[in-house]
Amino acid sequence: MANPCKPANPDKPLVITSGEPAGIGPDVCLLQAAQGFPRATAVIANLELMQQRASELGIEVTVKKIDRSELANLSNQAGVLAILDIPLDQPVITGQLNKANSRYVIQMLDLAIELANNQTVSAIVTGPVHKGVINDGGLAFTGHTEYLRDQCGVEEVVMMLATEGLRVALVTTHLPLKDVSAAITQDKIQRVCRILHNDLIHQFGCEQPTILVTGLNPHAGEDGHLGYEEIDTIIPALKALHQQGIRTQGPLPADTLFQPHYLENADAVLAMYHDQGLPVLKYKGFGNAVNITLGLPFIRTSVDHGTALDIAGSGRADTGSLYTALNYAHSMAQQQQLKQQEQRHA
Ligand SMILES: NC(=O)c1ccc[n+]([C@@H]2O[C@H](COP(=O)([O-])OP(=O)(O)OC[C@H]3O[C@@H](n4cnc5c(N)ncnc54)[C@H](O)[C@@H]3O)[C@@H](O)[C@H]2O)c1
Ligand SMILES: N[C@H](C(=O)O)[C@H](O)COP(=O)(O)O
Repeated sequence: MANPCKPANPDKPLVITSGEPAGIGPDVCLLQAAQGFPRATAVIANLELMQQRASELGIEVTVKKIDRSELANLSNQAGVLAILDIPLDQPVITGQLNKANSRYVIQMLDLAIELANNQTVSAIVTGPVHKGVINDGGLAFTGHTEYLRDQCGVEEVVMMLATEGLRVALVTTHLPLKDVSAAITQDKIQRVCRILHNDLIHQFGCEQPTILVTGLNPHAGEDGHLGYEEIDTIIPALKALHQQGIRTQGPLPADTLFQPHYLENADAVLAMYHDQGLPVLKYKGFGNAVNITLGLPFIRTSVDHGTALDIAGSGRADTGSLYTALNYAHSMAQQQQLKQQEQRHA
C-alpha cells in the first residue's frame, strides 16, 4: 500500500500554529520557547500579541520576527521565539474570544499548509483553536482535521490520539451524535482502517499492525438485541479488510476493550465516534498526549487540549502536550524517512 505522504525531511524545522489568540496557544508556545524547543521550531503568530503575552506571563523570551527564507537556517535557542508574523484584525484581550480574529486563525493554518506542502518544514504542529468562534466569524469550520482534509484535497483522513501505551483512532470525528450511525458505512470503516494500517507501518514502525475495533452499540449490539450496526456494517467491513490483509479484531464492546488483556497485543484502537474513544485516551494521558491527522500529504500533530480560556495569560498552562506533539512530529518524520530509504533499497 503506497504512503500518500510526501517524503518528510526530519532535518527541516517544525512549524507551530499558535491557534486561538485569546487562549493558551500563545502561552504554551512562549513557555516552551523559554525552556527551548526540542527541535528547531518557528511559530506562526502575531508578533505584538506574543510580546504582550510574554509580558503578561512575566517570562523572558525574545520574540523575533523571521522571514520564511530564514527557516532553512533556523537555530534552536532557549529563550528565543522565532515568529512568522500574521496581522490580527483586532487587538486581543486575553481570555476573551473575538470573532473578528477568526480570519487570523485560518490564515495561520493556510500558511502552515503551504510550508508543509512545499516541504519548507518537516511537519506542522497545531495549537488549539476555538471551533465556535471561527464559525461565529463566518467561516465554516468543524476542526483542523476536516479543514486539512479539504484544503489538501484528500477524500479521507483519520484522527488518531496517542499517549504512552495507547493509540485511539476514530471512524467519525466532529459529528453530532444523532448523525453518527448513518455516517458509519462499510466503505468508511474500510477507508479509515486502510489509512490507519498504512500509517501504523510507515509512520510508527509497526510491522504487522493489529487494530482493535469497537462496536457502536452497548455490548457491541448484543447479537442484534441492542442494535444492528455491528451485524449489518462493522462485521462485513472487517471481513473485507481481512481479505485485504488488514488485521483487525472486533467489533468489541467499547466498555471492556480498554484493558491490558486486549491492548497489550494491539497497535491501535479504532472507536466509532469522538466521545467513545477520546475520554479514555485523555483520562490516561491528558497533558502528555498528541492528536495526529493520518492520511494527509504531510505530517500534522497537535496538542491534546483546547483553548483553556479560563487560564490564558495566568502561567498555569502546561506545555507537556505541545512538547509531546513536537517530538511525535519529529519522530514520525524520521520513521517515514527510514521507511522510504528501506523501500528504495528493497
Ligand atoms: N487542538 C484543538 O484545536 C482543540 C482540542 C480540544 C478542544 N478544542 C477546543 O477548545 C475549546 C475549549 O474546549 P474544552 O473547554 O472542552 O477543553 P480545554 O482543553 O480547553 O479545557 C478543559 C480544562 O482543562 C484545562 N486545560 C486545558 N489545557 C490545559 C493545559 N495545557 N494546562 C493546564 N490546564 C489545561 C482548562 O483550563 C480546562 O479547565 C473548544 O472550542 C474546543 O472545541 C480545540
Ligand atoms: N477532537 C480533538 C480533541 O478532542 O482533542 C479536538 O477537537 C481537535 O480536533 P482537530 O485537530 O480536528 O481540530
